[in-house]
Amino acid sequence: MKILVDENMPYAVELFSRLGNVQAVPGRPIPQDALNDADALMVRSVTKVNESLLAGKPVKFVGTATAGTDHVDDAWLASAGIGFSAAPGCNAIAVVEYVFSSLLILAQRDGFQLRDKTVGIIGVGNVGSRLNARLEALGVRTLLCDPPRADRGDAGEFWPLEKLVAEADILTFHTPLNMSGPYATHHLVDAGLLARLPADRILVNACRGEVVDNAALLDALDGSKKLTAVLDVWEPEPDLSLALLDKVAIGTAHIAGYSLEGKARGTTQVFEAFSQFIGQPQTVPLESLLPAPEFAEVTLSGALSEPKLLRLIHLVYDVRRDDRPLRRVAGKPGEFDKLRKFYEERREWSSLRVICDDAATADVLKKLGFNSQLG
Ligand SMILES: NC(=O)c1ccc[n+]([C@@H]2O[C@H](COP(=O)([O-])OP(=O)(O)OC[C@H]3O[C@@H](n4cnc5c(N)ncnc54)[C@H](O)[C@@H]3O)[C@@H](O)[C@H]2O)c1
Ligand SMILES: O=C(O)[C@H](O)[C@H](O)COP(=O)(O)O
Repeated sequence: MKILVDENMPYAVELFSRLGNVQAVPGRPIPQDALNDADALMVRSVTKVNESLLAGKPVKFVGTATAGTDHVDDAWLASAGIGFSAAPGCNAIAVVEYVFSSLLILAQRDGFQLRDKTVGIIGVGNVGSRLNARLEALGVRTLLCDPPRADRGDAGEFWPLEKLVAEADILTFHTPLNMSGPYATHHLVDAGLLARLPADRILVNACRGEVVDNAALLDALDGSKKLTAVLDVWEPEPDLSLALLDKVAIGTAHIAGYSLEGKARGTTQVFEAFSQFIGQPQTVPLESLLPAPEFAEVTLSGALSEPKLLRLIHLVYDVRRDDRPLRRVAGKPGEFDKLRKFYEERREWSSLRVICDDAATADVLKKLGFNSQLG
């Protein structure tokens, strides 16, 4: 059995070799001839998986080591009898930590406290619900918008997007890209919404570039009303608008989910799904794959202020390390994907043991996802 895996999937060669012969290939573009004798294909979001890629090929199963699935025509896969699995939630923690780093940097730059702001979360799934829990642990007021969940009658208080537009100081988007239907999200942020947005708002997009009309956002950032934008995703990728990059406060190359843990979970989730599909079910504990973190333990004295939290989280991950290189290389062919392919190892907050002398601090840090303890 031949299994094609995207070369940007850590641990994939090692794991899938347990099940067959593995070939690692680039995902954008995927070499067509490698598909001619492939039984299974493991991709990331840069590979469009559809009839034109796979018709007439022997591929029986497709796995995507990603949360988003808008690059996969799953209806066609089902009609062609091809098995499919994604990796829901694999990198949700990484995205939350990206958003926290970004917001605390802006708080420091603009002289505000996050806990004095209202954060509107649009899309309250794996990312949005974890973000909400961590913001609540910090005492930040949140407003949630998730029409599909509201319509299903899920527990919780869900609001229409317009209430968030009117009341939230920060709007952060974590929806799938839905091109049509009752819950369409394509250009959910358009010129009209940007015009209704009061001054001095922060807008974060770490879901899919097309959820925000990038031309309209550039116009808004060029206008007289103060607006701050953080963009991890662009319309289009990899050829983002250099003018827009110049105007955003933080801009990165679609790496919000790129913690080592997040990418490894993506690989193990599709590995487990595929091993099940072929009748050889196997589970892989994440700890069996991950190396020891660079910084494993710190001690923290006293109560937790936001500036102290900023310094602590930036021992693990500071989003500015990803903003600078994008500004350096944007516009040069191939460089966006190169930043993603040669991504410097990044860990999640849980990799850091924090020994605290203050019980309340230890408690909040635990709720935020650190491995904290009173010592
Ligand atoms: N930048 C990155 O690296 C990165 C990483 C992970 C995920 N993502 C993107 O972020 C998206 C969200 O990730 P997730 O893991 O939380 O996905 P998820 O599927 O767990 O959650 C998405 C939520 O959005 C809600 N939703 C759907 N349509 C909506 C609408 N019109 N308005 C408001 N809410 C709506 C859904 O009901 C669901 O609760 C993914 O689909 C993916 O495209 C990006
Ligand atoms: O949907 C996702 O999971 C993310 O957008 C994904 O991690 C992006 O990374 P890529 O798959 O493009 O490497």
